[in-house]
Amino acid sequence: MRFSKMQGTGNDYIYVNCLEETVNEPDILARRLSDRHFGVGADGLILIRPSRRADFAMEMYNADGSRGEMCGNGIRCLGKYVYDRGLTDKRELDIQTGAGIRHLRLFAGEEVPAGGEIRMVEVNMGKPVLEADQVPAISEHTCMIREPVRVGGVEYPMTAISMGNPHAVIFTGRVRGLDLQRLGPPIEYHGRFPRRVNVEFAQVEDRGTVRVRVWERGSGETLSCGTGACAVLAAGVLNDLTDRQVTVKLIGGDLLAQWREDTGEILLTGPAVHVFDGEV
Ligand SMILES: N[C@@H](CCC[C@H](N)C(=O)O)C(=O)O
Repeated sequence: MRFSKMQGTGNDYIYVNCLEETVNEPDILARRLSDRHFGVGADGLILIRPSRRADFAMEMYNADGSRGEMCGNGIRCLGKYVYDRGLTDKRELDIQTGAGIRHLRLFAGEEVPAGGEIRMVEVNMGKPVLEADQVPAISEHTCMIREPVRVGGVEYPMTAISMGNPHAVIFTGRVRGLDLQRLGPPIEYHGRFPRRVNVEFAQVEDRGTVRVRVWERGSGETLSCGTGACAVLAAGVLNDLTDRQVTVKLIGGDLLAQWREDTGEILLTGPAVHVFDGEV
């Protein structure tokens, strides 16, 4: 089976073109191939499938084999994959995901010459969902905004947001030095989040810049998370800590997130990089 490894700000996935390849047990394959010691090594597996409703469909699996409804970095790299390999000549694409159809715009920094390679991709991530029962998160209020949640004897103020997948954003003084291996699992599996949760620790540098570390549901600490960057922006605005456009500084690089006032949708822009191709 042929595969490609791609990354967006260090959030790396193994891509299989299911227009040509057949994958029967994607959850088992995701676990095997994502393993950084015994496999290829990645944050998860992304299958590119045909779609009747959009240009292509994205099916994404975390490193533990669980399904992610949406993946902001993964979908941006998928856009680069299908364009660079000539599966489409469109620079604006609709992609079907577990969270609905998402629209991509592909750039090369400057105009893409014929045969040129895509370097940056913008994705319209849709509207953030704030209602706690839809995240889902268990709260006495309609929305969970800066609500204290007790984890291991400590109360963390959490803002719960869905970007198609669930996120808990925690604003904190400093993200450097946080022990995510210890802090991440009990929040991911906390009873207040019935479908588990992705966790973002966010340090506001100014109203347009936030430094973030991410513990991803099903993959552990990752160098970046696109849906997480959007959840941080929405939480920053709701808590009046940021403006509606922020540079999200992650370990693996910077993402630009903008929350449009007119449509209520969030646009996410960042690099998309091909790492290597392989056969397994
Ligand atoms: N890294 C992704 C999110 C991947 C899915 C997530 N771990 C989940 O289970 O919801 C991104 O860039 O958004």
